[in-house]
Amino acid sequence: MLQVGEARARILAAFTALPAETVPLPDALGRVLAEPAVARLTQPPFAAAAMDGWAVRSADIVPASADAPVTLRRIGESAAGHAFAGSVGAGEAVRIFTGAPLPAGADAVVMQEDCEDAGDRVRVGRAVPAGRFIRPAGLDFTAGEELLPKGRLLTARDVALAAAANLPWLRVHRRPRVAVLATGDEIALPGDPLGPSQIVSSNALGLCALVASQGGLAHNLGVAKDDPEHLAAMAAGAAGCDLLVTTGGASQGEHDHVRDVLGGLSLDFYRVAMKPGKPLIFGTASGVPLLGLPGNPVSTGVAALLFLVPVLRRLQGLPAENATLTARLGAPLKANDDRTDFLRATLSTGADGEPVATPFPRQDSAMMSRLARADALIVREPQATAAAVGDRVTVIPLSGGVLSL
Ligand SMILES: Nc1nc2c(c(=O)[nH]1)N[C@H]1C(S)=C(S)[C@@H](COP(=O)(O)OP(=O)(O)OC[C@H]3O[C@@H](n4cnc5c(N)ncnc54)[C@H](O)[C@@H]3O)O[C@H]1N2
Ligand code: MOO
Repeated sequence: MLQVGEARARILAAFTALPAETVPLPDALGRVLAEPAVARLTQPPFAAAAMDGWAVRSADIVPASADAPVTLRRIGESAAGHAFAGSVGAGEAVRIFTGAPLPAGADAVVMQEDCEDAGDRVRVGRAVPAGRFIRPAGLDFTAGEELLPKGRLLTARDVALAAAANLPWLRVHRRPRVAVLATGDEIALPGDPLGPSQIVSSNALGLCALVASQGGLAHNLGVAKDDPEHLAAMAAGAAGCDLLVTTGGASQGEHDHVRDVLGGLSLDFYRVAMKPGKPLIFGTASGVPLLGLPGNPVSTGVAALLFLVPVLRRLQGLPAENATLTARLGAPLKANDDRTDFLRATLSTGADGEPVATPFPRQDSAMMSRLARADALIVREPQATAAAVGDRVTVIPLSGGVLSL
């Protein structure tokens, strides 16, 4: 059986980042830059006031204080969007508002709280150095500057920055298209009238949600019967997708057909030394990479987190690795067997401030309620010896609702 790391390496080797496409800025949230975002203007484009007040020549007001204000002559006004066209000479001041261009000749702004407006004069009650309350041109960025690097997962702040840089569109990696196919005679769609031995296909909807949460586009192909021809016909719906993910039918039973039937399947492997999730298929079916996940709901969820999420990340030009952290054990664990174990656990904060991971006492791979309640997976290496409360363990956090199976 393949070890988890080897399986992941073999899967990831089959994928590279998808080509770039151009998207309008409002659609760029959550997408990954395929090319750096380069400013198309300088920001601020001109020296601008950072306060409402008076634009002055700092040399004119050196002796100014609250008790002995210096009087200057008002020669005009500069408001945001309405610059003052003239120049400030000795003994002159211009009324100015936040964001407005600093008039020529002025080198500082005095806050209006320190000044007294006297009609065509202003009494300045504070001395300020040159540059006070002025944002110089290009303080934020300059035209041609790289603002966001290739590979950046775009946040709302990034969208705002790109807009400020006058970039109405961005070049991002195309979203991965993932076909999801459930299998099994017992599987019905949510909302279907259920027969006596039927199960609702929770896995497929969870996988579609997971794909969406990771920036992909999911195509739910429905449910294939435990019949090779039917399965192959349904799987043909994955043509043109970047990946076909199946759930169920991955094991050794007489009704488990995913491995045998997908037309032109080239099989890379079908078992991985992990629990849950041992029956795991990877190969190519009719030219489309196929990831065959086990049917047990927790197994499908855990395997999706470990193998599908990294693929989706790589296809979008992101680092593929799952994030991990170290926590202290909140309950003892027995020695592990020869498969890597991924135990569903809650996370809390210990008295010393360190995270504490407490595994659920029962770890059945059909218990979706525990997976939904879990905050993390504790990773136990093959042959790990028994562990006591307080021992340090590696965990994969399930943050951000990433795994909502
Ligand atoms: N003799 C062996 N038996 C099994 C082995 C093995 O190595 N030797 N592996 C076990 C393990 S581990 C797992 S996990 C399961 C997975 O098997 P399959 O991938 O073939 O899954 P199915 O048999 O089709 O279904 C298992 C279980 O999951 C339910 N299921 C299936 N699809 C869905 C769905 N879309 N939504 C919700 N639930 C689903 C299904 O009803 C079954 O209860 O095999 C063990 N057996
Ligand atoms: O993936 Mo199977 O449960 O290891 O339960």
